[in-house]
Parts: sequence; C-alpha cells; structure tokens
Amino acid sequence: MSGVTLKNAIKRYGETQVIHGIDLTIDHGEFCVFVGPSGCGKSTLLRMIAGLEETTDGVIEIGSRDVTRADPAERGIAMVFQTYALYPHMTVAENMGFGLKMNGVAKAEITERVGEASRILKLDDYLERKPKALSGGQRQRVAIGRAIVRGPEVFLFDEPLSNLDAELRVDMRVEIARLHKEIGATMIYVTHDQVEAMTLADKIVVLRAGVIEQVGSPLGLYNDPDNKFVAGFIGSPSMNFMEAVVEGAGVRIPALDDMIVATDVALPAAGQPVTIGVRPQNITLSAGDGTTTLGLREHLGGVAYDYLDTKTGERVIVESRGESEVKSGAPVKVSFAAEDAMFFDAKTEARLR
Ligand SMILES: Nc1ncnc2c1ncn2[C@@H]1O[C@H](COP(=O)(O)OP(=O)(O)OP(=O)(O)O)[C@@H](O)[C@H]1O
Repeated sequence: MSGVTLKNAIKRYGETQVIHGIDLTIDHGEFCVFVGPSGCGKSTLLRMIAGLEETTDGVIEIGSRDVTRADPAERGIAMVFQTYALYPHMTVAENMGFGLKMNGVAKAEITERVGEASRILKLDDYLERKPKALSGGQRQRVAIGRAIVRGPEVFLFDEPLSNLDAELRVDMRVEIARLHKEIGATMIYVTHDQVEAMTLADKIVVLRAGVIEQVGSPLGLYNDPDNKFVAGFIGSPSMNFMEAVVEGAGVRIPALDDMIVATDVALPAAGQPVTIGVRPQNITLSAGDGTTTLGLREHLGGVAYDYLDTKTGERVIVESRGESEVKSGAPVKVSFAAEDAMFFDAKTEARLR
C-alpha cells in the first residue's frame, strides 16, 4: 500500500516560511488534486513529496516508509512536469526506456515495459518517431509514458496540461482519468484549472498561503464549503458575495435594493454584518423596477453570463440558459431560493451554519 502522508510538513527558504505545517493523508490509489491561488505553495508541496525540495521540518511518508530525507530516486515516485523535456535525438520508444536503460534494466524487460506503457497511452503508432514529429499532446503522453515505465507507487503531476491548447487539454484530461482507472496508482496533481480539479479528483486540497483551507471531494467542497475562500475558489464562475445586515430571522442585502432573505442559519445579533453568498447558477432574473440593472451579457452558446450593476458596486454574476426577457441596461429583479444562499462571518469568513 502506498498512500502519502504529510505530518506537520514545513518549508522555509531562509527566513521565509512558505509551507506552514501541513497535515494530510492521501490514500493508496487516490487521485488527489492541489488547488489554490498563484504562490500558495502547490508546486512547493508537490516538490517536497518528490524530494526535489528539502523538507525543512515535519515528516513525509510514502506507504509506511519515512522518506523525508530520502533521495528522489529512492521514493518510488515519478513526476510529470508542465514542460516535457524529451530527448530530441531519441525515438519515442528510446525516450520512454532511457531511464530504465540508465538503471541497467535488461533490454527485454525495457521492451516489455515500454510496450505496456505504449499500449496504455495509445502510442504504438509513434514509437519510432522523434519528438519533433509529434503534437504537443503526443509529447506529453510520451512524458507520462516515461513515468509509467518506471512503475512508480506514486505519480506526481505539476500542471501537466497547461501548455496544451484547450481542445487537447480536454483529450488529455480524459486520458489521465483513464490512466488512473487502469493502473490504479496514487496520483497527486497540481493545477490551476477548475475543471481538471473537479473532474479528476477523488480528493481536492485547497491551499492558501501555505495552509490547507479545506480537504474534501469535489462536490463536498462545492456543496459544503467551510469558509468564504473555499466557497469562492471552487465553482466557476465564482460564487457571488454581498455584504448583508442581520435583520429579524434573516438578512437584508443593500446591494439588491434591501432585499430580505430569511434563513434558519445561526446568525449574529440583529444589526451585525454578515456576508451572503449565492452561486451564479442559482440566481434568476426578471424585469424589475429597482436600482439593480443588467450590465454586460456574455453569450457562450449554451449558457450566458449576466453581469449586474448593483447600488453598492458589488459585482453579481448570473448564469442563464436560453433567451432572457431582460435586456442590457434594464432594471432587473434578482431571485434565488433562500436555501441556496450561504452565510459567512464578516470578519473570520467562516461559514455560518
Ligand atoms: N527559492 C525560493 N525562495 C524564496 N521563496 C520561494 C522560493 N521558491 C518559491 N518561493 C515562494 O514560495 C511560495 C510558493 O511557491 P509555489 O511555486 O509553490 O506556488 P504555487 O502555488 O505553485 O504557485 P503557481 O500556481 O503560481 O505555480 C511563493 O510565495 C514563492 O514566492
């Protein structure tokens, strides 16, 4: 069994601490995705697991082995990077087998393992080609093949698809999901891409400034975020947030012409500020007569995004399908079901439940 466990893992560069005591368990065979804003420490954490960055303090275990001070080569991991540095003068087959050859693996076994990786990645027709005669997606498949032939216990992916164009990304995303299903190894994957995180992950780890904000399944995080940061980070377009004031058994929203939303969530005392959050998918628009107006409308084919201008200047985005009766520039009435709203402490940003 080869899950990955981090115990109070810390990374400091000189005086600067960038990873602040991460505790995390990734089960054997699990597909775990690290997400978070730029600079939050996703790549650093992955590189610490790989052994490419020294872990300043704490423990990293792969399976039952403490690998905190082990060389990358001894960890049983293989890493796939954003830029796939293939050897230009070698064929696809030679590129995939090179690491094994350097390790003195017998020729017959190299052929067998390369053949198996090639079958999994559907590279059979390209084995004798040089990298320059491959598309970007095919090159990245070869880079993944190089990882597979080593038979690692854990695969580490650092934004492997971010250099590919949109269409190829979709194809490769499906490939990686299939690969995970077929070989069942533990995989840890860093990405900026919402869709990759939501579709690939068994478990998403949301990081912010070197700290874990929340760990959960994609839908678990989407439906039940612990705080405003996670609520805003998971889901696209992002959840709308508006300042509100507690009033009676609910809140009043100044941005939406003092609309009242009732709730049985435990709110602070009357008159206190809270933040209300509503996802763009949960709002409907109709013709209105208040100060909220429809600004820009973006048509994306199947869906449209409506950007509302509110009295307070807070931005509200509404996702709609089909033709809308409301025209750009016109006043709109905003509606949503009270149970679709989430409430957050105005200061700590913790979810109120
Ligand atoms: N050698 C270094 N010395 C000091 N600080 C560093 C060093 N390398 C990285 N950092 C800092 O560590 C933090 C985490 O960087 P990291 O690359 O892990 O972030 P990331 O979440 O992967 O970002 P991105 O999504 O932009 O790739 C950043 O604030 C970065 O500036």
